[in-house]
Amino acid sequence: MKFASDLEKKTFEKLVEQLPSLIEKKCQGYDEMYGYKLLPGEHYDESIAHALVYKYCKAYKFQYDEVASNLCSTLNWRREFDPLSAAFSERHDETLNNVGLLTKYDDEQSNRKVVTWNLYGELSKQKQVFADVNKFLRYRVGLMERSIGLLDFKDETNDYVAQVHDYDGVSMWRMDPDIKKCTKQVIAVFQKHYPEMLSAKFFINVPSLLTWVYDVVKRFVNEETRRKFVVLNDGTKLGQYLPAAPSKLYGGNSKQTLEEQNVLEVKPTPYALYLFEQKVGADVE
Ligand code: HEM
Repeated sequence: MKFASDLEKKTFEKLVEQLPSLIEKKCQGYDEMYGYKLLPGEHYDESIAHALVYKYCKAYKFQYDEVASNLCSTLNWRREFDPLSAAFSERHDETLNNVGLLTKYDDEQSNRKVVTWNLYGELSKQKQVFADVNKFLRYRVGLMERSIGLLDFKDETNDYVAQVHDYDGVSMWRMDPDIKKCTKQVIAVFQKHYPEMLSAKFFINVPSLLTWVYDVVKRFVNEETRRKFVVLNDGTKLGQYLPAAPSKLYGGNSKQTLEEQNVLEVKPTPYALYLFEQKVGADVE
């Protein structure tokens, strides 16, 4: 954990100290973030809890009130939305499951080891999956949570995810209203509840004719996130940024296809499993 000033360190320490009372008073005692426990007790790992609090401090520039209110807002959102259920319990539309892949490249450069692949180009003829915003959001959040499950918050070279949007096959003359709604919603949730989680985002196979879409969508995105975007018309250039990617289609060094690289199983953390058991117990009673 690096602090640029004493003030930053003080904000962080104050937050750690105030966390139990903040969580009790403002979050109905809900202390789970990305499957980890933020307050001491069973399943608590101090270095992970501190790394997560630090991410919030960094995202909100170490302004105590901002950090505290946004952290509580995320915990309340998690208590209600239940992203762990979206990741590990719920079944999503097969069409969506087929276009969301996860890869883990242990030897890749820092913070590009875990990559989420969104093959959205394949969905341009399957627009029905965007009709229900909530369903789409639960699928996309589930994929995000599983990608976070492959990170290691004790390792500064693997505590951010990279994301790829493959738009191969996309053609459109105007923004479909359902796609626009889903896109806006996902962007808003990611910006608010997953700060300091993205290292880079690659938009590949974007036809030159569609750069206007980029201009439309980027308006929903904050400056900080926008700086992480790389747009590539030619998908095979991705290998220059992500050498461990498949050589076929993406220009990387691997002989495996993306489907072969796909990580099929991500394990929930012990605390997530404990919370599931509690919920099942409560449902049975
Ligand atoms: C069928 C066409 C398209 C679909 C279904 C689609 C879908 C989406 C979705 C669901 C998101 C939310 C973020 C996420 O899931 O990670 C998103 C974000 C975005 N899309 Fe697209 N998109 C399409 C076309 C395009 C095109 C042609 C561009 C041009 C480069 C583009 C640029 C972006 C940008 C800049 C974001 C913001 C990313 C972020 O904040 O993480 N999209 N898109």
